[in-house]
Amino acid sequence: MHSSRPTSNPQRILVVDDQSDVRDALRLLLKAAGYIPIGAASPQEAIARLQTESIEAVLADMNFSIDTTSGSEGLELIKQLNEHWPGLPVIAMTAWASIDLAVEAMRCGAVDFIEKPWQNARVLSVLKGNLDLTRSQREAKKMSAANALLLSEGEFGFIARSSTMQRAVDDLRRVVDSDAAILLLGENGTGKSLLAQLVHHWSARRSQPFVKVDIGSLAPNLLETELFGHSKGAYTDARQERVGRFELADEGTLFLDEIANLPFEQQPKLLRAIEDGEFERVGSSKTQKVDVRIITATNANLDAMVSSGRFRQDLLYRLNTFQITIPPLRERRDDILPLARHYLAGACKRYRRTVPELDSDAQRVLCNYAWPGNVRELAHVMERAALFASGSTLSAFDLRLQQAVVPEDSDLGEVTLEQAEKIVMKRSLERHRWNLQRSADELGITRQALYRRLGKYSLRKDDAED
Ligand SMILES: Nc1ncnc2c1ncn2[C@@H]1O[C@H](COP(=O)(O)OP(=O)(O)OP(=O)(O)O)[C@@H](O)[C@H]1O
Repeated sequence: MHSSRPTSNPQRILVVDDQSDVRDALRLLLKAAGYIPIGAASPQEAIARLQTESIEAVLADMNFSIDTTSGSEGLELIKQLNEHWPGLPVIAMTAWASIDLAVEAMRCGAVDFIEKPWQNARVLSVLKGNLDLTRSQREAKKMSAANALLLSEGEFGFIARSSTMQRAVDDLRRVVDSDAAILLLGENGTGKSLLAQLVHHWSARRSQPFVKVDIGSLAPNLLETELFGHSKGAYTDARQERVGRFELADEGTLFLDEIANLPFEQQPKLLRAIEDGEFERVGSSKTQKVDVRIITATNANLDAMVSSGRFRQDLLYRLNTFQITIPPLRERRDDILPLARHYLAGACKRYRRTVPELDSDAQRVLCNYAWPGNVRELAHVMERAALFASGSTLSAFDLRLQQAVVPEDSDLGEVTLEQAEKIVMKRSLERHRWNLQRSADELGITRQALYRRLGKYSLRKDDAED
């Protein structure tokens, strides 16, 4: 049927709407963005299409008869799609101001909603975000089937080989079903957000929404609206009601990242929302009630912030019912190579390259590096290395790691000046493939001075090819 599909496999998107002008407009938009749009004028036609064709996502209107506005036909369609095609992302299209319907659509299993008239950029970003998520979930599932080594490994591409990380995961698994608030501490890039997602996925709330708010990236004046929503007319430019993240997360999990950035004045409102599940939208006196599980994360020292009066103690007590520190990568070196191979394989797949083996030098460099940016940095390094690598092995040089290697069993803080000099020299020599002149130039010393230090530190090139 689809014999001449291009190799890049454009994704097929079903647009379900009874209005042909809506279908046409979305068809043009999707086509221009590289998708294959497929139209269906009714829920029945949508189902018939799904039974005979492979479809990657659905954009579904909520009303199909001219005289109805309840959205019940759309909700019924979403339920059916969820039941018969689980994992297929369905995005609901609702009229402006029908917030309740949007929330209801998400409860019935829609992954997101788009308000009509829509903004093209939003349609495309919601669609892409959900297609990416579905793909990574599908891949994670495949991986976990292939890798029955560890219970948690593979879900969302999550890797935990080290005993430290295994313990952290075991502890988290023990509290997932308690609904207790969880505070994830740890340096940037250690995997706090990924773990928050996993906790939700492991919990009984998994079929309900997982909603993330990055407190650190929001301007303080937008934060309240983002969390709690606003009523129509709350601000001069608030022409429509807006549902907040708390409401969207109802019955699911709300993940508040970078919680230490929550301004002090806004902390009481969050405290009440967490304690009683109650709040008001900005500009409204009507109290909303929700049931959400709260997970928060930060790399800051909240205890110190409480002591210095920047974070409320009562709020901290509400957030840290269960508190866990995710160790930095340099303290769980057994995770480094499995993670490196995982990210290398992923990048090679994307760039359509065969996955190279890490040679022994590359493995040593990876294991000894301090990883200040943790897993995020490792993922970037492997992505870049996938581009530089040629052939069936990946060398230390291909990694292009700029920072000094930390000697084994040594913290950066314990490195002496002499050790540091040796490390910097070694890195420079590796970077320049033992071209002494280039290294000397980079280090700002003469070639003779470099020679002298090679002797002093017993540095030599393992495999001669000068
Ligand atoms: N154990 C792991 N297995 C696989 N991938 C991981 C693991 N931990 C982290 N990652 C990946 O590393 C990147 C950074 O992780 P994440 O965003 O969860 O860190 P974070 O601690 O929330 O960072 P930040 O504090 O900067 O928000 C993500 O792409 C995530 O998928």
